[in-house]
Amino acid sequence: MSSCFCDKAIERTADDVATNAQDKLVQSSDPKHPANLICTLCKLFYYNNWVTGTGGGISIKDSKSKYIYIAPSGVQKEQLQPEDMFVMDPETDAYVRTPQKYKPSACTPLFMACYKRRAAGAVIHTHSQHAVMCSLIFGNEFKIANIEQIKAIPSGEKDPVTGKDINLSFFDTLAIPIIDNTAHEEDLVGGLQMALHQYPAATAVIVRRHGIYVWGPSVEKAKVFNEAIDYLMELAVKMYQLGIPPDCGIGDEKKHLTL
Ligand SMILES: CSC[C@@H](O)[C@@H](O)C(=O)COP(=O)(O)O
Ligand SMILES: [Zn+2]
Repeated sequence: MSSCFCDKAIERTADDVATNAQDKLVQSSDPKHPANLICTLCKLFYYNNWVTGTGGGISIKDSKSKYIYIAPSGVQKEQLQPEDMFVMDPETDAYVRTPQKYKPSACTPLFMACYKRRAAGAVIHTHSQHAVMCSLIFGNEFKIANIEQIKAIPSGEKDPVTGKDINLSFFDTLAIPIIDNTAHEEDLVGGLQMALHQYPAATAVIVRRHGIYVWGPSVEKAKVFNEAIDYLMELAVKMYQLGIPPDCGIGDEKKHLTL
């Protein structure tokens, strides 16, 4: 009898130790810790209409532990708390932290494809209406040229001396693949992987009638790319409404303007 009680106590202690270790992964006073930053960015994105009605989300790879932080599924993203986060070890694809009351985000396989195939440091998924509008207007590719804001987006080239990413120039064209939506988020993986293969320089993929996935080597860069691309998609829709193709040459806009 007493040994049974002891066994249970030992089991409980082991469980408590494991739970405490898991909880430590999401407890930090550092606002830049992935568990805190996901909450902060989701709030910010909510007020941009990018992650409303539980849609969209963010995942961040911790630069020290290399663990991947992912928000749970079907929750109001602007109300997330650090303790709501799933944590995955990308070496084993196993969760090292699983909050009891939630399921992992349906976007997880897409986030993982970006981490594995693009060495991403963070992946942002939004249900931006500008992305949806571009996917309705354009075919399998969104292109925009000669707009100052494209200079925030990497060209895919690296500086041979510093090894740093070279961004697009004002005179370049930004091209982002558009893939078709599927009934279930996880079924998007095939289309996403195809687009990653066909567009080695791309830092985003638009999903028709759904939204956009944007990634970068760090969360700071992914945030900048997402903001710049969203600005460009919004502008492209306005240009299109005026009859101006977003990828038209400098000076050619007057030929197209329908005002
Ligand atoms: C409004 S439901 C949207 C989901 O199906 C999906 O597209 C999405 O972006 C979020 O999935 P989630 O599993 O809540 O992280
Ligand atoms: Zn979505």
